[in-house]
Amino acid sequence: MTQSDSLTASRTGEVAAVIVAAGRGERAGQSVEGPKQYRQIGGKPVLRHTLETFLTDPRIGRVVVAIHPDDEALFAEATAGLTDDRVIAIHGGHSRQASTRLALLALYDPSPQTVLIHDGVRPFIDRELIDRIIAAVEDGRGALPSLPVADTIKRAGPAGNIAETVPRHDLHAAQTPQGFPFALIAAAHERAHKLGREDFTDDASIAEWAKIPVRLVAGSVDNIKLTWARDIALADERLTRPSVFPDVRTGNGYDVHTFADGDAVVLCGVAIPYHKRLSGHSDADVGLHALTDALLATCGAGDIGTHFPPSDPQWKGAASHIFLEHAAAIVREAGGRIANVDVTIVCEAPKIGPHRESMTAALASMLNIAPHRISIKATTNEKMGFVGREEGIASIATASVIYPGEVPA
Ligand SMILES: Nc1ccn([C@@H]2O[C@H](COP(=O)(O)OP(=O)(O)OP(=O)(O)O)[C@@H](O)[C@H]2O)c(=O)n1
Ligand SMILES: C[C@](O)(CO)[C@H](O)COP(=O)(O)O
Repeated sequence: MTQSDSLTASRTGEVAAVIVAAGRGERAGQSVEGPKQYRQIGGKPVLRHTLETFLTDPRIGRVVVAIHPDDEALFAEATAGLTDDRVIAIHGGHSRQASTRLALLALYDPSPQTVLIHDGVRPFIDRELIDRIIAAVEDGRGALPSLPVADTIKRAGPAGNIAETVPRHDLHAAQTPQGFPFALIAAAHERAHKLGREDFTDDASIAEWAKIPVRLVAGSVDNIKLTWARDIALADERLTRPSVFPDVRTGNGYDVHTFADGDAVVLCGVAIPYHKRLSGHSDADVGLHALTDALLATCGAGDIGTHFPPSDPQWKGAASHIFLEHAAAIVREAGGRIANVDVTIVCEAPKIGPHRESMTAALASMLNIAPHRISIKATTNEKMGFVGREEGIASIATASVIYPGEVPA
């Protein structure tokens, strides 16, 4: 199949993304961490931040990342643990334009309907901007995120003097992701390449040259391109300093297990002597199960069954601290710090009060947080319902987690 044939064989409706990350970052200068797209900001490589935001969008079917051939190890390290088969890495070229063209070629056969082309070094891209661009791309028209120029603009003249002041009322600073009907921008890139035009600094310029109309869409002030060393230092500071508006998220969880014959119930990691046990696939610790769900909910990471399916024999009889510690690791991986957790046990018996302290200590150790951030409460169900009839124990839990660097709009 030729390229032009394959352009017609499109995956209707599919949105794909190209992330260009094959540059050398000369202006930002050298670092032991590698070129700027691999520098750590907020504890993660710049490119990982960028990639993760695109991968949160389920409409995006493929993400082609153009990397430099020398950066394979850096890319593997930056994407370690990111098991998303939508990501395709290819080798970029000697310019941004060349890297973009090579990435577009990787999207042929079948080609997507829409493509978003983004700089790997714009890590503060957000889902709202991606939404605006996807919504603005039409059959025959591209979309460019931009901001009106705020400074007065001067053109430099001879001898270091100003030649003139440029009217700024219709000037806009271009950002990425720039969105296009795939077939149009891919063909324009190919034509520019064949004609030896390698001087375009963004894809909207190629579109203009190819007479593809491009609509201006509101960009985002946060969506800066990390160009200079100072930009990287500021980006890191922005992600690591405590936010004036912390992104505090709350999750809740609920669980219930029935009684069976036994000699102890395990609640919040503590075995409480009793003439029954709780029955379940694992050790049936309702307190830890509810809290696991609450923590996972703070970062949209599914629920306990997503990570530990009851159908999986390896979790039979498992100690539930494994589940809670796994959820806490997911929260930490997402940059979260647990502010507090609150677990309520609903049962007629056994008495929880005498064990509250050891339960608190157990949770503090599993979550690696101070005991004063943990609350464990108990209530009866006033003899009503299944709990009142002493058929089992229920638990509800709430968790609050502070995530950095993201303030809800
Ligand atoms: N041959 C190139 C050059 C640039 N880019 C990418 O294009 C984006 C924007 O380019 P820029 O900020 O200019 O990056 P660099 O070219 O790396 O920077 P410099 O010009 O300072 O060397 C970056 O994500 C960069 O990795 C690319 O994929 N391939
Ligand atoms: C594409 C771009 O980010 C739009 O602002 C920009 O042109 C790329 O930066 P470069 O330094 O010109 O490569």
